[in-house]
Amino acid sequence: MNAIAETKPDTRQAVILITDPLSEEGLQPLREASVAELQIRPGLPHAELLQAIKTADALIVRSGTQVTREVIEAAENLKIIGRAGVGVDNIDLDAATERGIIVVNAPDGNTNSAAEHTIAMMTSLARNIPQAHRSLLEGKWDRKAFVGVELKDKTLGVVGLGRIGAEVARRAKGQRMNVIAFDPFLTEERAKEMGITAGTFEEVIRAADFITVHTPLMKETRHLINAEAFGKMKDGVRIVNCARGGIIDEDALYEAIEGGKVAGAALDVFETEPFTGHRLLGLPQVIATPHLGASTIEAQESVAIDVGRDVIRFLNGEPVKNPVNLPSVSKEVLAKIEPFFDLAENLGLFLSRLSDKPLTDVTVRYGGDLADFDVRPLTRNAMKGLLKRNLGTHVNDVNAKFLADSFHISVDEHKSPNSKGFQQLITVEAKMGDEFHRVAGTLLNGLGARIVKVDDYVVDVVPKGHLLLIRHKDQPGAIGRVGMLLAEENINIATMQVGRSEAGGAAIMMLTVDNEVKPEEIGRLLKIDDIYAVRTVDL
Ligand SMILES: NC(=O)c1ccc[n+]([C@@H]2O[C@H](COP(=O)([O-])OP(=O)(O)OC[C@H]3O[C@@H](n4cnc5c(N)ncnc54)[C@H](O)[C@@H]3O)[C@@H](O)[C@H]2O)c1
Ligand SMILES: O=C(O)CC[C@@H](O)C(=O)O
Repeated sequence: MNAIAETKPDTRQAVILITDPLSEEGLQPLREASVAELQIRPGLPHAELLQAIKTADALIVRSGTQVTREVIEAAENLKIIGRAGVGVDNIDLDAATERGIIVVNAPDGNTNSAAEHTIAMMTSLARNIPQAHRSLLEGKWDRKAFVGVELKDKTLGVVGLGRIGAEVARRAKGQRMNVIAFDPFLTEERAKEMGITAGTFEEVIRAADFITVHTPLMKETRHLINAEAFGKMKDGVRIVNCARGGIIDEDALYEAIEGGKVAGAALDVFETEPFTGHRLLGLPQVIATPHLGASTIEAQESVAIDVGRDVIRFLNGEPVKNPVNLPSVSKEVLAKIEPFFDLAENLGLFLSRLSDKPLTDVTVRYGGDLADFDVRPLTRNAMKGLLKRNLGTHVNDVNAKFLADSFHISVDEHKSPNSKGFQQLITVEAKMGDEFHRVAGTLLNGLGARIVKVDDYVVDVVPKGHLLLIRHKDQPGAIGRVGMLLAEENINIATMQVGRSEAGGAAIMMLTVDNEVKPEEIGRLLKIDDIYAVRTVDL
């Protein structure tokens, strides 16, 4: 999956701060790319992190660093946060998005390791392996205390059948377990294909002998497995959590084990980490590892390489592969829509210049071929252009939507096969106070971008350089007077278009000129009879 990273930092000055241990092999691409200075400072105390982040352009973390709003707000140059792993619950995504900071992760590199760890934990739990090992180390030869249960023919309930959940389900089938899973995206067809049963959350937790959770930790999944859920489970159920602490309510789990409902739990992740000295760890039915799901040589190398490459891509101004806070589109779709990115932004910027009144409603229409694709990245670019007039470089494609929402600007997207004779057409429309304006543009084969409509006037203008839009009354001499005045000011006209609603009616002139038109020159133009408005746009 791909999306475009838009902000292009000055690569000569980029600083990449790494605050969790990353595999040495994984760091290699970052070292080789030499796009930036690497500051490798794992385990940085909070106060030092707040200092170090000030000058960083990029931050790379695993799950150890808490990238809180405080950390993000202390950053002065930060443009990208890379998570070497899947879960981004240690990163304040809202704060990053608000500041226009892109967050990328490495979603695939540790799937296998996490799935293998889950199976290892489930097997160890079933056969009391850690407890038996400890007993043996204590000099005991106790074969009665550690009688376990088989996995074969037991039902495994999988909650969250994403990358890891699905791998766990496949492996459990290999153990000849029956698998029942709940995931909001799980269809009957996919379940059938995988040889498992799809159920509701309740059906899964009621049916299972073992339950393993593989959802992200979010508002909706916090304490998903709580006292009420334990109440619905089979007596003697065993619980595995190699996803995120917090999905299971630890106090409720403690009570459920103490009360005999739950026969045991295997935990790799905890509500607060590091997790030491907790009463759960004192229960003989609980086995635990210190967040080791992704801790294999292979996974660490892979996630570090993946996230490092994305950070390098970003620093080189290239599309990133795994954005978390941007809509991501497939490589194929990106190839189709990427050529329109600049056009969409320029249409937005041009439109923003057509009125000084506040922008309230925006509609971006896509006609022709473009209607077949996911065009959300284009809409973000159009919004970026529209907001740039007032927000300058503060707006980028990461925060364009957030900023639009925070200014109560509604943004709609429409698609239609009709493209008014062009192969593709983008039209950006906006309500600005009591005015309504629209600008449309296209890419002409071999000729590049064109603005083809401004309000109701058909034009043919290259969206580049210094543009001048003059609204006037259609009458003889208007064009000549404008030409004369610009000549007096030594402003050379490169191209000129005129359009009118009807003879003698409202008309526009669209000019591209070789130098910037200054406010005093605009003032002089406005003094010409029958010129109502002069707008400049520098693209
Ligand atoms: N222990 C570790 O070291 C380790 C390593 C890697 C990943 N993880 C964690 O494992 C979890 C899964 O990772 P993944 O790569 O499979 O993620 P994923 O995004 O591929 O899958 C998550 C799945 O959960 C589903 N889901 C969301 N809400 C749900 C709900 N309320 N009920 C049921 N399903 C729901 C989603 O539809 C999705 O299919 C994450 O929490 C991740 O942080 C832990
Ligand atoms: O950084 C780690 O080792 C843990 C990673 C894991 O929890 C993840 O979500 O990818």
